[in-house]
This record gives sequence, structure tokens and C-alpha cells, in this order.
Amino acid sequence: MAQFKRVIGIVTDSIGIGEAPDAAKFNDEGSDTLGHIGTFFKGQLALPNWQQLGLGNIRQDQPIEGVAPIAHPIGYFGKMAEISAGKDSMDGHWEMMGLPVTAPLGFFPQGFPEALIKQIEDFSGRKVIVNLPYSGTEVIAKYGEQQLKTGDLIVYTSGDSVLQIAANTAVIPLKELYKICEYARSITTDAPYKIGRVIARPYVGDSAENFTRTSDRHDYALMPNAPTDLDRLQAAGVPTYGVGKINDIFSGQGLDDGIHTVSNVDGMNQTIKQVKSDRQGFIFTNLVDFDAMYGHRRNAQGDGEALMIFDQQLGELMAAMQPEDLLMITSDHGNDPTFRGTDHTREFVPLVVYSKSLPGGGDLGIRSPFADMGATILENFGVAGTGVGHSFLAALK
Ligand SMILES: O=P(O)(O)O[C@H]1O[C@H](CO)[C@@H](O)[C@H]1O
Ligand SMILES: [Mn+2]
Ligand SMILES: [Mn+2]
Repeated sequence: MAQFKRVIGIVTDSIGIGEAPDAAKFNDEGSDTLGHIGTFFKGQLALPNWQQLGLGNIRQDQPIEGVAPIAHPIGYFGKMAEISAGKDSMDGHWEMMGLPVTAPLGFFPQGFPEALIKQIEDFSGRKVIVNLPYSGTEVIAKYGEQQLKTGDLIVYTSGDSVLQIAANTAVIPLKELYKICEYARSITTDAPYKIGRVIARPYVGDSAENFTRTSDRHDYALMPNAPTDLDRLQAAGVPTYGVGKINDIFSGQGLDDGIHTVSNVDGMNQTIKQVKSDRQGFIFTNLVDFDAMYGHRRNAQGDGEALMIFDQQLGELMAAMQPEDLLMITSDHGNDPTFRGTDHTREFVPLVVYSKSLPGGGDLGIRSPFADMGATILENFGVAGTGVGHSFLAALK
């Protein structure tokens, strides 16, 4: 018998809580997404619901401005350290579900090899331009007008193992962009490429002043190379449901069902809707706006505002929860909006856990790997794991 009938896992994408022990390896010493957003807001960051659950108690020694530790948190709190070789969403989410990505994926900081570009050109009949690491909004601001005239493909990468193709849908229709990305995915899964994700980046607009990316972004991740905890849950008959980009990150593996979303607000509304329904099992939600709209854009104001909106919706979610529900909120990596560059940052991620049927107040300490989350969910549903993570179910008392 499951202790909790439902588990709701929410990933606030890219909200780290201070440099990880191995941050130096990533040149990310000093990064601190939540801490620096707090400082930026000069005490005006207010996350009362998350704080009630224990968010501020994770960092008693170095409090987050506006999110002080409280005497009696109603949830359990801790932070998690990643062991995967990369600091991308795929690494983070797979690791949460018991599959750390230990073999490094392909990185092409100087751009992709000519041979690969040529294959994409031959397949698409379009020329490839840029082929360098770039911020996705900057690359379309700079090359979008050229693309409008020529129909060339804007290929770019980042500090992650990603091949991204930006296309103005007025000259490269969405369906065509997806086809090209599917092709690019099919030729980059193995060595020497082994690219974590191919990402379709459609946008609209007729000049650099108004180019806007659309929510038709599509991520083509590598297939998990081994079963994840999602597969184990599914095989045991525990229903699994993904909200937001969860389905893309796992290439649908181990997910019975799910829904794509257009924003954080939509993602939370969809999650609340499921919680209010008679859905059972595991609901896994990713909220990507923190990352795509604010973290990579180094927009601390926007990031903090989005956190406060999330917190209000968290209040709604908590109100909708039943006593037999267990909520876990964590993140997949950092993306400090005050840090140099525009890439993810190697940080601890916050972990808070809550159920109406539990007294709360417990310190879960530092958990590593992220797979402790999946191990806890498996133990709850009585499903065997591989021993990669360590369940903290017994600490929830
Ligand atoms: O700058 P944009 O296009 O948002 O891309 C960012 O989004 C990618 C996927 O999260 C990251 O690797 C980074 O490149
Ligand atoms: Mn992410
Ligand atoms: Mn990102």
C-alpha cells in the first residue's frame, strides 16, 4: 500500500540555491540563483507559501533576503547536489529519475563540424548560417532579418549539449522546421556527436525590433539509455503524467500521458487541475519560464517576479491537495540571472517536501544524487529501484 496515493513533483527549472561543491569545474564559483535574486530585490522578494514549506530554512547560515528561515516550517527542507557530467535540464531530470548522465555529452563550443552542417544543408535544401554559441534572442535579433530574405537556417549552440535551429515561421514553416530538427536528431545521437538535445526554436516578426519566439519550441532529447524511475513506476502500474517539457525531456519514455504548456502559469494551472481531479500516481511538472525567459536572459527582475507568481499559485495548489498527496518542489540546475555569460550555473538545488498528513519541520540535509527524489517516490509506491538514489521517505515523519 502506498503511503501517499499521489506524488506531485514540481521542477522550478533553473532555480539554484548556491554554488555546488563541484562548481569550480564549471567555472561557476559564486553563482547563487535564489540568493542573488533575493539581494537584487532588496528584501522585496516575497515567497510566503514556499517559505512556509521551509524554503528559507535550507540556508540558515546565509539567509536569502526576503525569505528568512521560520520557526515552524510545515514541510521538510534540504538541498540536492548533482553528480551528472553536465548541468543541463536533461542531466538534472534524468538524474532525479534515477539515471545520472555520467558519460559526457558532445560539446561544440566552436560550432558543429562542417560534415554535420553539410548533411543538414543537403537534407533541408537550405543554407546554414551562424553555427556558434549564442543567446537565442540575440542570435535572431542579429541574423533574423537576413533569414527573412534568404530562408537560411540559423543553427546555434550554448554551454549545454544542444543544437538549436531558429526559424522565422514566415519563411520556414513550423512543420518544415520540425522535420529538419527530427533529421538533425537522427544523425546526432551517436559518437562523435552524442548531442543531448536538438531544439526547434520557431519565432515570428518582421524586423529585429519585434522578433518573438513562440511556445512551439520543441526539444528532441536523446532517448534515455536505460530505464528511468518513470519506466519503473509505469511498469508497476503506477500512472505517470508529465506537465510542460517533461515529455520532451524523457522522449515520452515512462510517461502514460501529459500536456504541453505555454507558460509557468499554465503549467501550474494544469497541475492544479490534475490535483483536483481523480488522477492517481505521479504528476511531474516542469516550469521552464524561469530558465528560458529570465535566467538565460540574465533578467533578475523578471525571474523574481515569476517566482512570486509561482508562489501565489503554489498557495492554490496547496489548498487543493488532499491529505494523501505528497508534494516535492526542486530544480534541475541553476541559472543565476546576475552571473556572467548566459548559461546554466552548477548549483545546489532546493528541495522542499510537503503533505497535509505530515507534521513537517524536518531537515532533509544535503541529498545527492538528485536520484534521492526518484528513490523516495519508488519506495512510496512499493516499486524496486536500482539503488542509485537513497529514499528519504522514512525521514518524512
Ligand atoms: O538562449 P536560448 O536560445 O534560450 O537557449 C538556452 O536554452 C537552451 C536549453 O535550455 C540552453 O542550452 C540555452 O542555449
Ligand atoms: Mn532546465
Ligand atoms: Mn536552459
